[in-house]
Amino acid sequence: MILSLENVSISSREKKIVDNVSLSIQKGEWYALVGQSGSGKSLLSQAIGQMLPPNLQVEGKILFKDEDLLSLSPKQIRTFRGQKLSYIFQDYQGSFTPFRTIGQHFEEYQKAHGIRDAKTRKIKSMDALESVGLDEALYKRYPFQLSGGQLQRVSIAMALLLSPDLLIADEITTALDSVSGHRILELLAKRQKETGCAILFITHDWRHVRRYATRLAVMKEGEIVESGGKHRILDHPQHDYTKQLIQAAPILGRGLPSGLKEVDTYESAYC
Ligand SMILES: Nc1ncnc2c1ncn2[C@@H]1O[C@H](COP(=O)(O)OP(=O)(O)OP(=O)(O)O)[C@@H](O)[C@H]1O
Repeated sequence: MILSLENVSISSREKKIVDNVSLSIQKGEWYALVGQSGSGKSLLSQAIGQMLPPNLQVEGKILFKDEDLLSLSPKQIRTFRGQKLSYIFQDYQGSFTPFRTIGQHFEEYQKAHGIRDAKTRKIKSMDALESVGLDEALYKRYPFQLSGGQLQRVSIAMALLLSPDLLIADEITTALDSVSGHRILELLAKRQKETGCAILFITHDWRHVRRYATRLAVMKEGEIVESGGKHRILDHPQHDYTKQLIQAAPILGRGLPSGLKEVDTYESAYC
């Protein structure tokens, strides 16, 4: 087990937003979190890395292997993020500082994680760019000189740079056109195969669940209403809300409309 959430609740002063959520993610699996807008998916994922907005409180246990992440100091969790768990967000523009080159982003990220040798940092950066199919010429470019798809590739490269065990991907294709989005997910699946990291994948898109996920949880109004293996849930949903969501996904069917087949990431993650 990589990550285990036990009775996690998130509250503002006014109300409970996430209510008593428990789930666990195994080594190397692709775990999808789906549910309507505002159901608490992003906040739950932010709570894992202590990234919640300051007006929100979290209760419960978030165990990474045996370590309770909620008990780590701000310094400890900063080290943890990047090395053991990392994030990729929908808003790739906001993940980059506009006046710093891609290379400077790689440099700072590695310096912040204690990689002192400049030559090592440069080699790691170049390898990382190559691993996501980007030319090393991009190292000297500024974020605005890259397309959205290229920036998300850089985000993936950076997120996997220090070989984390868990990657949290929060609607990472939402801001991309469908072709770029598809390429990004194929790349992520390939990198997952190569690195063996687990992925917590937040999405609205059931096609992506069918193609990539091994297991999933369905959230509604801050609670998990159903969770389990992908095939069980897609083919035999138990909860009315899950049934509604699946029925509302117009082109889900039993396969992908484009003829794409699902990817067995769970098995491949152990290769
Ligand atoms: N800082 C905050 N203070 C109070 N409420 C908040 C705060 N941030 C988010 N919320 C509320 O918490 C609820 C859950 O938000 P969250 O972003 O986790 O939903 P989500 O399921 O990820 O939605 P989406 O799919 O649209 O991204 C929403 O009603 C949101 O308005």
